[in-house]
Amino acid sequence: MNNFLDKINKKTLSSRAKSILVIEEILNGNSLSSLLDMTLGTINETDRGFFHELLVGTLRHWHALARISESLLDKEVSDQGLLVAIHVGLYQMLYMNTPDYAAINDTVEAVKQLDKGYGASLVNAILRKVQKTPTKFAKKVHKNHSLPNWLAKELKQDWPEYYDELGQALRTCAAVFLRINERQCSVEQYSGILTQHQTAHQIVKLGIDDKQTIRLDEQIRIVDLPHFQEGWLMVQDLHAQLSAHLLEKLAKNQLSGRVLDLCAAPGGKTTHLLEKFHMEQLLAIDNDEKRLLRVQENLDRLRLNDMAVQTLVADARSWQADKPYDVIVLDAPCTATGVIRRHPDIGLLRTEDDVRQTCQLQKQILNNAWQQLQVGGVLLYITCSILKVENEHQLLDFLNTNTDAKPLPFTLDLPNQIKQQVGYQCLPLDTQGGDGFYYAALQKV
Ligand SMILES: C[S@@+](CC[C@H](N)C(=O)[O-])C[C@H]1O[C@@H](n2cnc3c(N)ncnc32)[C@H](O)[C@@H]1O
Repeated sequence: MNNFLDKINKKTLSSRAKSILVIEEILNGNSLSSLLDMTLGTINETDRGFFHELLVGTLRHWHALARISESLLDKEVSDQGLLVAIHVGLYQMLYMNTPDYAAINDTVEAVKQLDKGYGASLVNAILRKVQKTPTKFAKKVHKNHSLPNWLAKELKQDWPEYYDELGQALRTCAAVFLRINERQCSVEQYSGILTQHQTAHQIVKLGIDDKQTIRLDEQIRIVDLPHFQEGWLMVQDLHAQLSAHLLEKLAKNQLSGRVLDLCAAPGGKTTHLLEKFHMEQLLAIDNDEKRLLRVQENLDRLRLNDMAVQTLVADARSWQADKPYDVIVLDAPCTATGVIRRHPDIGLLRTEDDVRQTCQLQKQILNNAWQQLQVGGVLLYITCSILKVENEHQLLDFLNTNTDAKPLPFTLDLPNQIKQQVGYQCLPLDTQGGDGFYYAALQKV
């Protein structure tokens, strides 16, 4: 990482060269969000828009671009940076309408800036092949999905009727939703304030009863939104906002008691619970100390720190409560395949092996969480995955081996909220709609 920091801070590097560096680092296993934090400040304000689109777009269409580069290369490219440069060049030519001379010459120049001059002629040759018949290649990249093969296979198996739609939807960007802090104002009131500020937005349905949220219809810095610093709102996906509303329906009587929020960081669901309910105690656990600090930051900004809330660094696979809890929210670690639109690096980072390991981790956490639940208590299981092994299959398996668990039925009613044998799967099909999430509620009998 030190090496990356030295390079990214070089003033002489163009934004194309920096995009290449960042994607190389993602291929080495680092996340886009942490790399963006380190990189954006090193780029001129005037170039930031271009840099961001080039970077995120290349990631979003990575696998479609890879199919083109594979068909044009005589042999595998051993230098990862050169392959990334080819994809960055192709993205400009096939998606960004950058004039070919700029896309080709400036990408080749970026390769030289990165001390990879030995690969400049290869990058140049591949990009020039595409320049000869651009329409043919543009058609090719747009036609198919841009998913890794293992994920395409899983989705075809799990969602045959939605497979094509999912393939297209997962390469678009997702809308931004605001959860309004009910302790400060209502959705309607905040919508009125946004209208006064001439910020384009819509009030949209959450799919549960008459609950609503706000979707922003223009790009705006979140910190510039009215009353952001005073904690009137939080950015949270439409489907992520379902958790507290579901609990209100399914565990109304238990919510005044002791509530455990497992895998809580950065606190999106913790803070929503605190905004809505007066609980005897809320304990938010996560095993990542740094991420848990963000829970504290959110509690502070949303003015929720005076409530009966505690945070704890602990491993949810083995942590034991002194006394059982009345409600448990388990937002399990998952492959995050439901949020690829927001985190396109997931398509490059995840492997088939990760799915197996994640399922195992979820199983261990769910089994241990169940031991901490009071008889009569309710556990809400959540993931932001769209793979059935982490969701419906995981729950069916749990119900088979735990006869004291009873699924609690509920209804969600948006078209992309799909009833399962246990719980609901929300699919990220609608460009104006929420991400991929799974919800299931169990009661201990
Ligand atoms: C989906 S995120 C949680 C999002 C959070 N609930 C929210 O709404 O903002 C999953 C979390 O699980 C945590 N995690 C992963 N393995 C864990 C474990 N063994 N014990 C506790 N937390 C774990 C991760 O650090 C991560 O913060």
